[in-house]
Amino acid sequence: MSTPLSLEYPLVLASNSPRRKEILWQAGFDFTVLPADIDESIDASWKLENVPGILAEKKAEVLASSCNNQLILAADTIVVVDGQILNKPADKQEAIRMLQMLSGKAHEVYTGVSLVGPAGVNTQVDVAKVTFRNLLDWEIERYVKGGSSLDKAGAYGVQDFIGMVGISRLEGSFYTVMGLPIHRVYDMLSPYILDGRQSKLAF
Ligand SMILES: Cc1cn([C@H]2C[C@H](O)[C@@H](COP(=O)(O)OP(=O)(O)OP(=O)(O)O)O2)c(=O)[nH]c1=O
Repeated sequence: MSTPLSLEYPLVLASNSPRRKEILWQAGFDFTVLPADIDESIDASWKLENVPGILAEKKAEVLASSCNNQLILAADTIVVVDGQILNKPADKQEAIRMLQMLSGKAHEVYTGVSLVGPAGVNTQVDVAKVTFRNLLDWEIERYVKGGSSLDKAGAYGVQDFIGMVGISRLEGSFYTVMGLPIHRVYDMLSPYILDGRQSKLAF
């Protein structure tokens, strides 16, 4: 990566997810990682599309109390099929069941992002619609056997084998599905970006 973007305050990514780290880094941000462990249980009164925003904000707030004058960024992803939330599978059997549910139809992926900084709290949710073609049993088994479905909402990674060969249509941002809607994150961070404030387009 070339020189990272300059920010007015240090940026902290409140996440355990290697994918979120990779996306934020590739977009040009320099940051430290400080995972926030919160109770991720969902209250039945919450509207489904609000869930990832509420959880992302909880993750950011939990760190913000001990990080003054810093920018705390957190995210949360849910997969929704036929009105039902699919979280991370508990084991390989559940991963197979989830992929069978997703096979041959469309579902939504909602990723919430929350930024807590000196200017206040900004929380947004981005949605993408993903369509899987009919997945063959051996393809599902091969993918799940490999082990990379277990730490992912809905038991798949858009960036993995099953996403690469099985997704026939994607409406929305690839990065929203992967766990961080970077176009939204960039927009949320832009008031704090120092680069370009005196832009002269001099090359
Ligand atoms: C649908 C999908 C999810 N995922 C991942 C993104 C998230 O890491 C994970 C959803 O779980 P989350 O609870 O959103 O995140 P996390 O527990 O992994 O990390 P943290 O809370 O510390 O930020 O699934 C993919 O990598 N690719 C995909 O296509």
